[in-house]
Amino acid sequence: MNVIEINQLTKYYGKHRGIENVSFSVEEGEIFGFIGPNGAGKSTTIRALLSLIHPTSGSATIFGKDCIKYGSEIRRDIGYLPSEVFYYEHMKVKEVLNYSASFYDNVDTSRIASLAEVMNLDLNKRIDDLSYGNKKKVGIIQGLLHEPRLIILDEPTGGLDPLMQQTFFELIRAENKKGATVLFSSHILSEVQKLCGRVAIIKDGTIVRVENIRDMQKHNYKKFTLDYKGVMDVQHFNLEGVTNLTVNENSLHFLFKGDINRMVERLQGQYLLNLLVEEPSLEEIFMHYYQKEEKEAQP
Ligand SMILES: Nc1ncnc2c1ncn2[C@@H]1O[C@H](COP(=O)(O)OP(=O)(O)OP(=O)(O)O)[C@@H](O)[C@H]1O
Repeated sequence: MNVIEINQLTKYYGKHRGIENVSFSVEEGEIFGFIGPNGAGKSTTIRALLSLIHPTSGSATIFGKDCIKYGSEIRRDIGYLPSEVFYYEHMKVKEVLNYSASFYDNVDTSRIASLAEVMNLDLNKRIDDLSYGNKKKVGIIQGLLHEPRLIILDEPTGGLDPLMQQTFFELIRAENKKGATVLFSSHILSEVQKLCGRVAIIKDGTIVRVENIRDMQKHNYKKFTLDYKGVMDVQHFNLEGVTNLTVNENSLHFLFKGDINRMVERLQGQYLLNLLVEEPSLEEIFMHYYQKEEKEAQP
C-alpha cells in the first residue's frame, strides 16, 4: 500500500514557481528520501501534503485519503518536524511538550521523558535558554510523541552535532521498525544515503528522478582515479559511458557507467602509479544528474 501518493502536484506562489508536476509515491514501511538543493521545492511539497498550503493544481493522498479534504483527520497520524521550529519563548520544554500531547487522544506521556532522555534534552529548561540544536530536539520529540504512522521530517538534522545526529537516526530507524513510514527531506545526501531505501531527487521544482539508493550507487557508476607519472592522453579515456572527466596534478578522475571490460581494455598498456575504483558518493552521482540535465537543456 502507498502511504503517500503525489500526482502532478503544482504550486505557484503568485507568479513564482514553487513546484511543478511533482509525482511520486511512498510505500508503507519505507524510509523515503527527498533530496534537492535549497529552494528546489521540498518544503513546498511537504506543506502541500500537510494541507498547510493549497496546491495550484494536482493532487495528493495520504493513507489513501485526499490531503486537502481530509487534512485535519490525516494530520493526527502524522508526526511532522518543520525545517524551522518556533515556540513560546517563556515556556518550559515540558510545558510545550505536554501541551502538544494534549492535542492527541491516548498519548503515553511517559514517552516524553524517555525521548528526552535519549535525545539528552533537559525538560525543565525554558525555551529561550535553548540553543538552536536543542530547540530542534524539542521539535523531534513533538513529532514523535504520539507514535505517528507517518513521520515527515523537513531538514531535521540542522543544529544537531554528529553524535546526536547518530542518536536521531537510530530513533527514526526504531520508529520505522515499529511500523512507521518516513519521508525524510534533506539537502545533505550523505545522511539520506545512511537512512533511506529510495529517494526522489528534486531540482528547480520538478522531480529529476526516483531511484533505489542501492541501484543508484551499485549498478550505475564507478568512480575511477588514475595516478600517473609524466604525460597521459586524457582523451584515451573519453569513451562512451565516461563523465565528469577531470585532471588534477597527475591524477585523472572520472565516473564510468557501462561494461567494465571496455574500461579494462583501455587501461592496458598505460603506465600507472595507482588505480582506484570506488562506489561514488551520492553527492557525486547527484552532481552528475544535475550536470546531465543542464547539458540536455542547452540548445
Ligand atoms: N511563501 C512563499 N512565497 C513565495 N515564494 C516561495 C514561498 N515559499 C517558497 N517559495 C519559493 O518556492 C521555491 C521552492 O521553495 P521551498 O522552500 O519549497 O524549497 P526547499 O527545497 O524546501 O528549500 P529550502 O531547504 O531552502 O527551504 C523557491 O523558489 C522559493 O523561493
